[in-house]
Amino acid sequence: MAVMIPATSEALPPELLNNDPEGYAWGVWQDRTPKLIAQLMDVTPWGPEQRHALESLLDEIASGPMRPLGAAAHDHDVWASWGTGYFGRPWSDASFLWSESYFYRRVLEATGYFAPGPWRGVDPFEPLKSAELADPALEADLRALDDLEELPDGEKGQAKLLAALWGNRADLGFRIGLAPGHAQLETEGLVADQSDQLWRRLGPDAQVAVVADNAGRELVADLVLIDHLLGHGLAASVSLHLKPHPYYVSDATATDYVACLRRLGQTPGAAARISARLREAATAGRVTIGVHDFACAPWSYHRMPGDLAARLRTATLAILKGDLNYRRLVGDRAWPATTDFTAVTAYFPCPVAALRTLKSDVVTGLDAATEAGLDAGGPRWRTDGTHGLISVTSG
Ligand SMILES: O=P(O)(O)OC[C@H]1O[C@](O)(CO)[C@@H](O)[C@@H]1O
Repeated sequence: MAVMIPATSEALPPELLNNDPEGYAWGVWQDRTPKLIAQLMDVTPWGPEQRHALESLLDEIASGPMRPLGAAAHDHDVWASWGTGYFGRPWSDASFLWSESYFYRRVLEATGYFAPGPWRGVDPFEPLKSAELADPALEADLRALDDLEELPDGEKGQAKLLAALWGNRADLGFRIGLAPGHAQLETEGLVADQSDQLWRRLGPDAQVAVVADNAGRELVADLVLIDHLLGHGLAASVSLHLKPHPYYVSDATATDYVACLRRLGQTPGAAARISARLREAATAGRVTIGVHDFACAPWSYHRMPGDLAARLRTATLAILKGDLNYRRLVGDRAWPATTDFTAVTAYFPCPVAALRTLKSDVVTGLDAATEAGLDAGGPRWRTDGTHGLISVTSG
């Protein structure tokens, strides 16, 4: 049974659409999407068929009506029903949340990810993800984990939590190496910080769900945090929710999880020990990974299917990583920034903690003075990745 959008939905603020030249979505389609397609064509030697399909997708977004998936697609019928009301109309008329998900499904159609043939199962984003794991700067960050071991437990946990948060900032690496006493520096740029409530919800019996976002540096930082929770009496078990297939460029799949564990294991010292402990925890069933098709669906979590809701209901706390998970959690709507976070996420099957770098228009849970202070510097704080938040269900 699906968790439906509340009956009061007509009272909700409007959904964010693509067609507002002042809105963030506009720039994503005008600027970022063509650059991403160019990058994808650059990093993999696709044949003429795949290149043509990628170029046609760009043309369709710019000027054509949105077309459904080809009839042979395994999920054609699912998308045909999800796309009722969208197909046949311009991309610019669609909701931002819906159309971005569909865009990533269409990229996989263009490159033949699900189709019989040589490109089946080839992740078009893999070269971008691997480059991040091979970045020499990551080696320095991983070696700095040794220094982190010197911190008192509380400070160490906070530093790892902030590293997992800032790991979501795509353009700047996460800063996991902090000298003793400097963990607080990383709170600069936080528009809301309820990390004390997050720690209060954890303990030796806690069943924690981590709903992952990006692979690479972000997932490495998430794994470091998961190891900390398991090793410091803050969680009995952790279920890590990953994407079933490539999505939103760098979203983490099970393949990426394995690559991140391997990368951690390649740096001697604390990083390699973390990798070994996580492998043991996986063997013992204390770390489990899960994928659900809904993780790549074009909807907010209000439409979460019953089996996923049942799985999350057993969690003491779900830690939702990143901007897209945040949009799906609160709903991609023009919420007043002072909207109460606990109220707006009350429908979720378990208490939640959102760890997110701000990269799109939507935000909730701010106090009026914070919002006014941020707005005084212009609107870019919402989207330029310089700010972050840790918002937690109160109570
Ligand atoms: O990786 P994250 O934090 O989910 O961010 C993805 C964000 O990037 C965009 O795809 C484009 O900026 C946003 O629409 C989206 O919310």
